[in-house]
Amino acid sequence: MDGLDTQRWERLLVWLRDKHGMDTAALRIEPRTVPGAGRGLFATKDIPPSSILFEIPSGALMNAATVLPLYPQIKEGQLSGTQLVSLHLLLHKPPGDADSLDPTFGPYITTLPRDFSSHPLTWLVNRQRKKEDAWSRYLLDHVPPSAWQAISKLEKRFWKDWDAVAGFMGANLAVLTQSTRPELRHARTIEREALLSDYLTESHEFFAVNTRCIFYRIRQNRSDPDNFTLCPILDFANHGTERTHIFPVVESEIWGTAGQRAPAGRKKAKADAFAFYGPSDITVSQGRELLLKYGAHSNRFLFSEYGFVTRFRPSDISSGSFEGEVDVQEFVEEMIDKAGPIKTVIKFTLEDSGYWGDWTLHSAPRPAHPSWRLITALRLICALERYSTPTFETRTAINAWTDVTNGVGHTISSVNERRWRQRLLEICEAIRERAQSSNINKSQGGPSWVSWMAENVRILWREELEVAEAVIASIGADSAASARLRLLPPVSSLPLPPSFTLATSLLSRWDHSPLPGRLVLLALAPPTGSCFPSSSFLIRIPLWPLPRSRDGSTRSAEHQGPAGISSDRAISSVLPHVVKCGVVLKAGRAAEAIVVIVMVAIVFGKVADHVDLVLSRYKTIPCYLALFILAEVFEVFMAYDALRLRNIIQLVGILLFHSALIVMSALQVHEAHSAIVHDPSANWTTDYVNGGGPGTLWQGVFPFLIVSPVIIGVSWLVMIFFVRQLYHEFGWAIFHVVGANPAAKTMYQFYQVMICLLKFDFFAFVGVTMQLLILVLAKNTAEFGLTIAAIPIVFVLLIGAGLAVQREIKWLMSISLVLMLAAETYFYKLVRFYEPASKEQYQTVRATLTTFTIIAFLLLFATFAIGLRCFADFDKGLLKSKMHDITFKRRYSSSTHGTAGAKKEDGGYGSGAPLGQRVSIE
Ligand SMILES: C[S@@+](CC[C@H](N)C(=O)[O-])C[C@H]1O[C@@H](n2cnc3c(N)ncnc32)[C@H](O)[C@@H]1O
Repeated sequence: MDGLDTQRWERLLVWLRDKHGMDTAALRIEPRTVPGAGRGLFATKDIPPSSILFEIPSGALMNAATVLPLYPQIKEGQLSGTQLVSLHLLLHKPPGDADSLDPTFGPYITTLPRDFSSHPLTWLVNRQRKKEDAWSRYLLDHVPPSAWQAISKLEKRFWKDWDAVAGFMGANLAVLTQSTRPELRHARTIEREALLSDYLTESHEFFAVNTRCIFYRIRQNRSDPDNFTLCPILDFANHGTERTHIFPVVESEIWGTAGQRAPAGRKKAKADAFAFYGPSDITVSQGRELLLKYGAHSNRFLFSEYGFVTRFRPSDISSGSFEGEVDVQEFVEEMIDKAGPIKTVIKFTLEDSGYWGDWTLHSAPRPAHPSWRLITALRLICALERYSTPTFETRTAINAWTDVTNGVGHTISSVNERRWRQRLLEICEAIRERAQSSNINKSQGGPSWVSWMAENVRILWREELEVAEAVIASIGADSAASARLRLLPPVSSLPLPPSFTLATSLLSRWDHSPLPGRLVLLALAPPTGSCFPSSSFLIRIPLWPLPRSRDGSTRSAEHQGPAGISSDRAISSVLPHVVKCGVVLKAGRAAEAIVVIVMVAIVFGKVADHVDLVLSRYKTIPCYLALFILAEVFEVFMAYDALRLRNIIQLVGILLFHSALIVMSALQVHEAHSAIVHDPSANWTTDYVNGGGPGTLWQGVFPFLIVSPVIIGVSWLVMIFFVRQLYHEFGWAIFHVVGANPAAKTMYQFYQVMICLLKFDFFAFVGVTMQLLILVLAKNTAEFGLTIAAIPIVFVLLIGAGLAVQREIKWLMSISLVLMLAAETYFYKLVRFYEPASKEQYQTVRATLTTFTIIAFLLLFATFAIGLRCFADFDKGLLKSKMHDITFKRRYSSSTHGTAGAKKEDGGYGSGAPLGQRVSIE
């Protein structure tokens, strides 16, 4: 039994029974040797569900509460719980393989393991003492740096406790008289190094405490570090990843394991005993090991704290059944170091906000993802690294970052989002490369634990490799793509004329952009010195999804752990779909617009070739062209805008608008027919221009006229599908802005409807005006000039209404509402379409113009009505939420313009503002 024979186990039971009154007769467990894990607890008989496993009387527990009374000279708080228990173990350590003579805990101390030389902490401590052996040197030199860091942290704790214990003993030699070890009891002085070697090599007090203690509430404050105990019998239980067989009752909590109430009808024998029950759902069959899940710990943690790792198969990573984790602290710190003088600001900001350290990658829950803390740190680094000194701009960048960490915003900018993903990819690739080149040799000779430990170290490396690969895969960029990316020259290095500083600044952002974007840019970029077409800057095909998630706002430091993970997971699992929908919607919308405009232009061209379009009967054709160009461009803008704002109401508005387009384009077939065909029976030989028969102009344009409603109709169905996909996700944008209050949500939705209607009003107004200009107004009249001038005026008025409703400016809102009502009278013009005096003028366009005018009238009226409702909602607490994007835009507008220069890193802030409803999805 590895240092524990049957007699010692029996003596432990006798001690528990006779000295502490424990009922040991009913015990159905015993310790047995487990290859590679020392001893473990096993069932000696079948244990039915919900059985009491054992109850350890509180006097038999070894903790600050039971040890302190043994040392009257130690004042409460003078030594920590770990130090007290370590001191006691040191004073009563059994010599060699003998039993401990401690009258209080002797039989228990005797059962503790004696050899901790396989523990990684021993290797490091011995290295410090210049006493390491070849095997531990080899192993220590081969552990992954992240594990090394974890061991170093533990080492600091070790030295701190050791210094306290040794210091106390040196200053209170009288305490030695309490020792059951003759060499200590009679010592007149203590020789620190000898004591240390004793402390380390034989009984490892610190290790015994560290690897065997469990959470046990002895202090008022739950997080008091003294809330732990050593617990006989329980401490034979090994760690199990899958399930726990041992449950403490709730009043005595245990770290990382779910406590439970005593099963019904079962009472603890002693009120103050630390009781443990078996599982409630299964019988633990005889001979089976009872495992205890120490906590949801990473292998790195298990390795550094307990000296073992959980083994796994590669398929466990891909299936998500193994929760691989990699700490990337050193990579992130290296990045910060490379950031130059601004690194101090980055470090301070992260520390100050509680986001320093604990940056990890996770393979589960799937898909593999970075931790929220890591994303947060990378966002800040990417936002600041281009600045050389702290300036106003760095302050605004930090504010934007803080907004994201506080959940006010989702992202800093789309540029920043791409960048941190790129950085993440670089980190993952570096981890992969490093893990691939690790070469730990399994057979080192030496004691039996060496090859077992070498295998543990190898598993740590494999975990790094596979988690990094899983994250690379979930980022969606395979190694080949990123390798190609690196082969491309940095865009900012392209030869550009010096005068193009702004262009250079814009281009420099592409250095971090994904491959397709850079390829597009490179393809568009002329080799030397000439000007870029400005449109080339607008073409972006992002590869990586932007962060959008229904709980992506779970963002503060204290939300790490399970909540943080689920948040991260949501980011990586929900986003790609949303982004795909957004990209397809935008791309599809743009493609449809191009096709429809081309169709209409063909009709226009064909008709214009044969008739004089100035004639009023043909004016429907230029009207049709102008209207559809306007409508398509407007709708594309609205679609991009809705996706950027994550405004589902605007998307639904677009669907309605699109259905109106179907009607308009269908009406156009009829209107074009009445404009062109005057002799339906004539064919091309008799009347090519006015005929309706075979070969005529009408037959030539008819297919093109038909294509438009068909394409618009089909694209409408496709849009409905994608808008539905986005509906649920975008609902969360409102949630992020106004919170969970349903009343606030309704008010905010009315506000969104209002803003959306104002945009449609503008289109309707321009549409009607344009048709009137083409149809009836002579260019040289004053009315023509006034009608044109009305367009910017109405634009300003509508913006004024938007500002009024957003900023809750009452006087402006009142004026806007009055003007809206007054503007309704403008639609008296409808009468003119039908008046005998003027109806001739409108004949060929009457149907579309009437439809258009009525819709515009209704839209404006709806805007007025919703405006009243929004007005009623003023001063009800929504202002802050509505103002988010305004404040943000204002805050960042300075970085979108102004002097060119690479320092304006996130000049894209303006276009991808991070706040709830202002996030780009491109
Ligand atoms: C609380 S003790 C468990 C009993 C211990 N095995 C013994 O022999 O006394 C914790 C220690 O057991 C070992 N251990 C626990 N679970 C293990 C596992 N799943 N694989 C390998 N070793 C394990 C580690 O050495 C750890 O530090």
